[in-house]
Amino acid sequence: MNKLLETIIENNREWTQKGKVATYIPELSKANPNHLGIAVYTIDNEEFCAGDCNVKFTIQSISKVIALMLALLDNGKEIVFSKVDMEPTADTFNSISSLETRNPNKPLNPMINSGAIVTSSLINGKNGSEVIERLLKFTRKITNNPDIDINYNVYKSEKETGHRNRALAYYMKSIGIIEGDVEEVLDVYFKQCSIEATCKDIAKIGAMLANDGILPWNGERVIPRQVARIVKTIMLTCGMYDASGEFAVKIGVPGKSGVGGGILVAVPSRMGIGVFGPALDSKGNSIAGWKVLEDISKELDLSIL
Ligand SMILES: NC(=O)CC[C@H](N)C(=O)O
Repeated sequence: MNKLLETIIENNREWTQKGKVATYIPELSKANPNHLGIAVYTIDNEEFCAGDCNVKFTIQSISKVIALMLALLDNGKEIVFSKVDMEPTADTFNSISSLETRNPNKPLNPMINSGAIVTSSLINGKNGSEVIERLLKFTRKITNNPDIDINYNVYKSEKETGHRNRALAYYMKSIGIIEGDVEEVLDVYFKQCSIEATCKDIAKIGAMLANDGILPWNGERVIPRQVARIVKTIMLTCGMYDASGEFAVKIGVPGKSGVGGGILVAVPSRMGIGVFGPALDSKGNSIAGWKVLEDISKELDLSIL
């Protein structure tokens, strides 16, 4: 398997030249666009990797999966989906437009910025620091990595320039979707996006989801099967923003991308995959990471559809 992964990485390296690293969060523009890595973690506890699989990156929107799990655990699905819908979108990940015009008047899904700010606001904790501590603790558990932490330079950069996210959050406060202190909710959101991880960490999160909520390395159940099922379904239909349909056709598994260049994949009953390549396509998905996933999906017949 390592050999296969190495071949796939080498075959797709040229794609890194065709994308651009995110610059709208200034700190992300420092990423090396040539990086490309993959890690696979099977539900039988085997780990494989190739390329730049030990390079840390900020998980960005991949954190939306983690926030959704905690929001569901803390509130149940009725409350969560009363505040954020479960429908795919053809708009960009940070779109404002449908928030006001759509009926029902709530974000389309938890995988775009507006929806994720809502799920972050639903995580229990007496203040923002307690919420982010819970998010970090949970992330360390599902990656089996006690060193997972926030990249504070990226966090500061996001906080200073996150005007669009601020606009989304204040609008949602005005219509009663967000309760509590908006700045505190945003602070949690900026921090969760700035959590750093490697492909290997991401692959383990995928493996836990692939394994219906049980950590493959110690048999511990961290989320109920039903929560894992909801999260994978939302990833499949909404995880790549306005490219989710194409991802389902070409790769055919639940996935979630982030503008840091990571993509988290859960192949039900088989494996988790983490890929990383910070050069992005026009929709904010890792351009070479996507190609790597297309190849591995074909090679290992991963599509669930
Ligand atoms: N697509 C993403 O990864 C977006 C996350 C990023 N922190 C933002 O809010 O814009």
